Amino acid sequence: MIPFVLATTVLLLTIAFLFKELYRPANYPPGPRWLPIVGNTPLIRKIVSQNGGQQITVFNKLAQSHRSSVIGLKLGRERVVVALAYEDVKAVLCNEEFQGRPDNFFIRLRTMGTRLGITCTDGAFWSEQRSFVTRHLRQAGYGRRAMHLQIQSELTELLGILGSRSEEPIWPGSLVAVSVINVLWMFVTGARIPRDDDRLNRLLQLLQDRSKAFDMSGGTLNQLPWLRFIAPEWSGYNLLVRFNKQLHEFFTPTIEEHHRNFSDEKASDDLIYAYIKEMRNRDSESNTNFTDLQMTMIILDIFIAGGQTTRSTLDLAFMMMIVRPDIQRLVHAEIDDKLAPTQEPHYEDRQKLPYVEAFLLEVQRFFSIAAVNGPRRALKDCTLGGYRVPKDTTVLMGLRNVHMDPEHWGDPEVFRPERFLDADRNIVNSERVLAFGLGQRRCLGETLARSCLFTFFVGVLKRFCLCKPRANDDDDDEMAPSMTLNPGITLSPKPYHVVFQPRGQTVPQNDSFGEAVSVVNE
Ligand code: HEM
Repeated sequence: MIPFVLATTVLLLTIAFLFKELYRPANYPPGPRWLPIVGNTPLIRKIVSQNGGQQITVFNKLAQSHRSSVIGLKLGRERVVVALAYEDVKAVLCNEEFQGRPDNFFIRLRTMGTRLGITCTDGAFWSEQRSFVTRHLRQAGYGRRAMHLQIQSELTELLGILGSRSEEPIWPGSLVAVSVINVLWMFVTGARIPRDDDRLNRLLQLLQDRSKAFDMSGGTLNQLPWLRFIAPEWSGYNLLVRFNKQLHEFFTPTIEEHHRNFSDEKASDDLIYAYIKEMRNRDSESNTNFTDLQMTMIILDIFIAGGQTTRSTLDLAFMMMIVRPDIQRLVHAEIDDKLAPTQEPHYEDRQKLPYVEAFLLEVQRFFSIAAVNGPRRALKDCTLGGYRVPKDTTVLMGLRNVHMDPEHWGDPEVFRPERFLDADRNIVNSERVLAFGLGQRRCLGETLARSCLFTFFVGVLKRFCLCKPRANDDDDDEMAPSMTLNPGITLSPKPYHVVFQPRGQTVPQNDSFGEAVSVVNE
C-alpha cells in the first residue's frame, strides 16, 4: 500500500511540475515550444552557433518562422518576450508598465549579489538614484564647457600619440578605449589614469571580456544558473566573479581617499564627492539609500554602460573612413570649410558640420551596437502588439530591426549618411535612430557620449588622413576591416589596422572597397 501511495504521489507531483514548466499563458506571443527546466535555451544556443553568434539574428529567424514581430520564449525558467517592430519597441521603451528591470541571477551577480545601482534597479529607488546622477552631470557642467575641456585634454593626448606613430599600422580602438575610460574616470573621480598604469589595461580587458561573454538576456549562465557548479569557467561565472572582485579593488581605495579628503567645497568636483556629500546630508535618516555600496554600484554602471559602447562606436567611425574613402573626402572637405585651421573642435560646432553629424548617425544606425536593448520587466499584466505579456516577464527589444526596417529606410543595407540630410543640409529623419533608447530609461550618458564621439572624431580627422596600410606594412589579412561585428551584450568591431597620416602629406587613394559598397551587417 505505502509504495503505491508513494508512486502515485511522485507521479502526480511530476505531472504538476511538468504542467507548470510547459504551461504557455493564453495569448502569449508566438514562439517555439519549450522544454521543462531549460526552456528554449538549447534551441537558441543551437541557432546562435549556426548563425555567427548574434542573438538578434536568432530572434529574426524565429520571428520569420512564427510570422510575428513579437515572439514569446522561455529562457531557462524565465519568460522572455522580444519586440522587433518599431511601434512595439517604442511602446516598451516609453510605456510605464515596461519600465522595470528583471530581478534574476545575472543581474544580481552583476551587482555583486545586491540589487543596487541604476541600470539594474527600478521603481522609486531607481528614480531617486538616477535623478541624483543626472543632476550631478548637469551641475558638473556636462553638456557645457567643463565637459568639453576634459574631452579636449584627452583628445590632445590622443593626437600626440597618433602623431608620434604616424607611419605605423594602428588599431584605433585600442587607443580610444583609454581616452574614453579616462573621460569617465575623470567624471567619477576627478582624476585621470596614466596610459601606462597596469590597472587601466586590466580594467579595459575585463570590460571587453565581460561584454563578449554574455548577451542582453544574461546568456546561458542566467538561464541555467546551476551551470556555475558544473562548469564555472565555461559558463562565465568565474569571469563575473573576477570582474566584480577586481572592480571592487579598483574603486575602493579611490572611494576611501575621497572620504578622507572630503570637504563641502569639493562637493561638485566629481561624482564621488557629490555622493559623499549627499550621504552626509542624509546621515540622520535611518533607511537612506545613499550608501558606499550603492555608490560603488553606480560607478560600476557608468563604466559598464559607457566604456565599451562609446569606444566601439568611435572605432567603427574610424573604420568606415578606410572602408569608404569617398566619405572621408567629404568629411575632410566639410571640416576644412567650416573650422578655422587652428580651431579645436567643440561639441557646439556640430551645427556647423551637418555632414559629420549625419555620418555619425549613420554609423549608429547601420551598426546598431546595442542590437538588442533591454532587458525590461513588465511591472503588471499588459499587452504588446495584441499579445499578452504577464507581469514579471522579461522584455527585449530589437533596436537593429528598427534601424534596418526597409519600409522606413528604403535601402537600409547601404551605408549612406546623406539619408539624414535635406536639400539645405539640415539634419532630418533622425527620430528612428534609437541608439540611446527613448523615454525615462533613455541613456543617461547620452550627451557625454555624443560629445566624445564628435570631438574625438573631428579632432582626429582634422589632423590626419586615415589610410589602409600598404600590403607590405600589414601582411596580416586578419587586420583588414570587417563588417561582421563580434557578438556580446553590445556588439564590437573586430580589431583592424589603419595608418594615421598627418594631413598635408600625399593621401593614398585606396578606394579598393569601391564607392557604392553596400555593407552587409550579419
Ligand atoms: C555610444 C555610446 C552609448 C550608447 C550607444 C548607449 C546606449 C544606451 C541605451 C540604448 C540605453 C537604454 C537601456 C534601456 O532602454 O533599457 C542606455 C542606458 C544607460 N546608459 Fe548608455 N549608451 C552609451 C554611452 C553611455 C555613457 C557614456 C554612459 C555613462 C556616463 C552611459 C550610461 C548609461 C546608464 C547608467 C544607463 C541605464 C539607464 C537606466 O537604466 O535608467 N551610457 N545606454
